[in-house]
Amino acid sequence: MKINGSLLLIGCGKMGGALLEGWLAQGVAPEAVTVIEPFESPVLEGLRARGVAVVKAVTDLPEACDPAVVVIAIKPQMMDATIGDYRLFAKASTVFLSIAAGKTLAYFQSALGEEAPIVRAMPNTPAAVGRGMTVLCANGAASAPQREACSSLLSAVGETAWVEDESLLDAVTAVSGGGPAYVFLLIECLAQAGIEAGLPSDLAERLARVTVAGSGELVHQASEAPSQLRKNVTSPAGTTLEALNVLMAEDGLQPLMTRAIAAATRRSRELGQSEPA
Ligand SMILES: NC(=O)C1=CN([C@@H]2O[C@H](COP(=O)(O)OP(=O)(O)OC[C@H]3O[C@@H](n4cnc5c(N)ncnc54)[C@H](O)[C@@H]3O)[C@@H](O)[C@H]2O)C=CC1
Ligand SMILES: O=C(O)[C@@H]1CCC=N1
Repeated sequence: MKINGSLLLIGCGKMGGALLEGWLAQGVAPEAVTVIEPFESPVLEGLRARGVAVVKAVTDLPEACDPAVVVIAIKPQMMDATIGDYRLFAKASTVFLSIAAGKTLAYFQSALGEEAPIVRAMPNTPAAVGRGMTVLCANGAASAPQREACSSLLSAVGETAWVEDESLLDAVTAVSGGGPAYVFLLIECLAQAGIEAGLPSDLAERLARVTVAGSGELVHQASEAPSQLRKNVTSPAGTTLEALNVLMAEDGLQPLMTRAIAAATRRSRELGQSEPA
């Protein structure tokens, strides 16, 4: 993919790095990307070797730096102290694309100015392999081409959806933003349960990993609903039914997941509460 103009990525950690990997894999020119990341790492070395410009701080940027898209990928807890540094890019021709949990469009407008074009997005780490899910919403200052530019960036690394109602992003953050972590925990729990059922640990871990990856691919490719795919595994009076009777009991997985998602949604709202310095 091509981007019109250049891209500045602020924060090249797990999520910013995953997006950048995805973009480079999709053909974004490394020369079009500048990264601000204070902490040195082999990942940054690799990026430099591929032609990406990497600096430690906003003050190290060349004066000519005039990005079309500024991707904000630092922790929400760092935002208050840092976001004001980027006011220098606030103008109609530059869109800010924030992936920070909880931080609202109004928050960025108060830090960057009412006229700053801002898109708030919630991606997830499978973007690194082109299988992400991102939900986006924009403020009124973001032009149609700027929304389209943000859409293209995130569509290049997975599926996208837009919402008008920004408040939905807290639940989105809980479900798809953090979702990969719950799936990885499922792998860990399945493997541990296998070990407790007598399997050698390396075999149990492989079974759990391949089973979840295969099931993910199946649900991705199949036209049936997940509930039908589940039924396809569940033979009458068979073994799976015994496990599902436990997992689908009144105190089974659903109430647990509902509580987990409610807790994450609440935390996303809390993270939105602070104000820029
Ligand atoms: N990790 C995930 O799965 C997801 C994370 N997010 C959001 O992405 C953002 C980043 O999260 P992670 O990548 O997980 O955190 P991280 O801690 O891995 O990455 C943040 C990066 O920002 C760098 N940084 C700190 N201060 C900086 C500054 N002043 N200027 C530039 N860079 C600075 C840190 O060195 C670090 O590499 C957060 O706002 C989070 O809510 C959103 C969706 C999913
Ligand atoms: O845990 C977090 O706060 C971030 C947002 C979604 C995934 N990781």
